[in-house]
Amino acid sequence: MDYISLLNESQRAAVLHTNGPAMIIAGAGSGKTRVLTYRIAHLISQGVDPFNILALTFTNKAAKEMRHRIEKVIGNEAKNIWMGTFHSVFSRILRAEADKIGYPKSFTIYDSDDSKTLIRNIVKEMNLDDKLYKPNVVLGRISSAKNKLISVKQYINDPVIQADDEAAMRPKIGKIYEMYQSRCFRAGAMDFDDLLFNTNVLFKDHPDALNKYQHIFHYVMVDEYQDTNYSQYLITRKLAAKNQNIVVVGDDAQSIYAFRGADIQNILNFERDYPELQVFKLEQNYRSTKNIVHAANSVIKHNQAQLRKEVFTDNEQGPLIEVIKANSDNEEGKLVATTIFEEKMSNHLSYDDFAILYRTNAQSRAMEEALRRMNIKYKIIGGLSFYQRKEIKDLIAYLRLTVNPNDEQALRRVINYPKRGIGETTEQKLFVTANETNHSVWEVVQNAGQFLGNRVGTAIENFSIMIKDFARIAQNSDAFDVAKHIAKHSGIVDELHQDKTVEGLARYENIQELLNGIKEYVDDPEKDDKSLDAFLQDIALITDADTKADDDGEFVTLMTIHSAKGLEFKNVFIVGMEENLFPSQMMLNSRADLEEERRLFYVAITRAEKKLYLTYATSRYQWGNLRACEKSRFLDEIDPKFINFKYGESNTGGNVFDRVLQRKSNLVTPAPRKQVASNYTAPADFKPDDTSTLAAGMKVEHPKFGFGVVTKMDTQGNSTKAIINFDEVGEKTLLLSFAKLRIHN
Ligand SMILES: Nc1ncnc2c1ncn2[C@@H]1O[C@H](COP(=O)(O)OP(=O)(O)OP(=O)(O)O)[C@@H](O)[C@H]1O
Ligand SMILES: [Mg+2]
Repeated sequence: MDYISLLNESQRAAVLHTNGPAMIIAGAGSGKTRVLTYRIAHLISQGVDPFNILALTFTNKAAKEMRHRIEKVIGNEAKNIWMGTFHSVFSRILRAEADKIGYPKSFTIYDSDDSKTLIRNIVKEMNLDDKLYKPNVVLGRISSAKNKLISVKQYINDPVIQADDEAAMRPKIGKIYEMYQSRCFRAGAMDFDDLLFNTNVLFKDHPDALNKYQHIFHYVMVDEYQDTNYSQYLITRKLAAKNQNIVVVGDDAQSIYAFRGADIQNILNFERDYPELQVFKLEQNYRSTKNIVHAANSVIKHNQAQLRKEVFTDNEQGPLIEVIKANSDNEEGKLVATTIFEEKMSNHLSYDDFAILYRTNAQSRAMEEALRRMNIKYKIIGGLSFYQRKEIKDLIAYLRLTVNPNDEQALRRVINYPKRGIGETTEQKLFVTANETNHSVWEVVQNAGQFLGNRVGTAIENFSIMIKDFARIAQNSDAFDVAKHIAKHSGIVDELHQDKTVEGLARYENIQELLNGIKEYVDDPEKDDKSLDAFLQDIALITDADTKADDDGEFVTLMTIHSAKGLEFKNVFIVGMEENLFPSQMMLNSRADLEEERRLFYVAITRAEKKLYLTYATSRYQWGNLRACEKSRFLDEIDPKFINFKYGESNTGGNVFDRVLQRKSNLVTPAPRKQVASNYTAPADFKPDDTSTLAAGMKVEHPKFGFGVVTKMDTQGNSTKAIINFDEVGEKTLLLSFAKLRIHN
């Protein structure tokens, strides 16, 4: 394969530069990753042994893709390149050298759950307040110290760090850090940050090891260099110190990980570290249409802090950027799903050609539900599907238990979450006792004092009283009111609210988003039954629907903008273009933060090859209150000549959504459910009767559906449903505790 002909002049110069340090700082889509890829292929075709090449990427996916491309040029030898993320490559090296730093070769890698459990135990042993010393918060502090290569000793002796911790009322973090490290060490385990930290330790304390790898890696390359942290910077600097054959590529306008310790300063350091440095500039974008490239340029211009560079493209003008306004987040979801469907059908595209990008994970809910309802397969990259997320499963388990206290899976999940001192052994005992005494677990739980003795028995009984209380409320409230009550009184909201880390906040937002979804369900005039029971059945159906993408089938990609870095898609939707959402409310306090947020928007725009859609909703629920949303300032920052405004549903009457649904029903599957309207208007003095004596055959009047006859009564547990055949709207199933009915017998 003649890869040289696949490069423009500047790209070629960068590929052919094989010796000495080089830096390629260039705009999005200008072929930085392509240059790295072909540069590796070129080195190998010039006789460099692939074992002597180290290439570091930001994600495993990126490494896989790069290897695959190189394989196309040079064949199987590509397998021998040292290529991967910093974490994967250096864990491999640490395994080989483990004994030098006192670790077993088969050391365990702790994931963040393992780390948090360990921290929780340490906090407990130290008798510290676990509300203050939240595992996430403590781990966040330790992690950021490690990424700056601050050891336990330095941490404890640094007056600034100590003052910070004192001010945050957490003076013992240094001590926890110390215990955490010694426990990990004793257990032969490293967490993610240790993989980089210990690599630095290895290279610092064992010059022979450093020397060995300096000899192995004749060539070092780093993609997405703008997002490396200090620890990563130092590792690459040490490795390249001997040969000085290091090439880094990046784009300062795409630096979006400052909150994880990435330091844009590394680019400036690089210039200082290598006076011989060759700098290559790539200015031509090959990815996107003119409209997209120019729109992206017009946005990033608003940032003060950036190396000036103008990106151009010879690609076609392309369609204008579509801005779509919706009335609510659910409508936004529907509009996105239907637009994808319509585009796919009319332009013979594949679902693989579409990506939906959002600022926060919680936004995936509305998108996922809309896609599921239209049977469009999708995959979430770098995260779980909304209903698979831990905190959502936790709250749903409470809701399920409220509706059905015999639900053992739900019971197991939440009996001790949030923590109420019911250990695993006790939990086990509950199940054994139930088996032995031939009772249901729920019966044992309600009488735990009698079965299990005092202290823990009381804790369990209190839990059962709480669930019964929830069930009582569920009898007389709609799904939203009871779910909100449960979120609060189960302790989940408090538990998550105290956790101020990025992950903690995401979890809190997810809970809020679940409640928003329930509120929308309750407010939906099409839903007759507003009970918690009905809501749970409704979501069980959507979450069951098999819209998970098969490995080979086509699918729409959903992800946060952060995980979209480096990727490209024909059609991109950036959703939730609203103030306080994007830019995020938390990024409005300083120019630096706002500029990082704007770089994030720049990354998002530049993922699109052909067509870009920006969508926003004019209202969203927040804790059950409908809140008006203002469209994002970022929309106004795009030069309007690249934009076409389009409006969603109700503003215009005949709208995209209806049109598309119409098309869809012509093309495939059954038409969407028709809403049969009733002409009936309830009299002003409508007053519901007591329905406790309602029976099949009775004639009734409903304030919305008008007159009808009860065809069947259905009682299950505490809930009674009436199936009524209405004269005008046909058969409806109503939950008696909510239905307002007048009896005409
Ligand atoms: N000279 C070229 N001729 C044709 N296509 C090219 C050329 N250079 C790059 N491309 C294509 O342009 C697209 C963008 O390239 P690439 O992903 O390497 O850009 P990048 O600078 O790494 O972008 P990002 O900043 O988003 O990571 C890819 O599809 C790539 O194959
Ligand atoms: Mg790239």
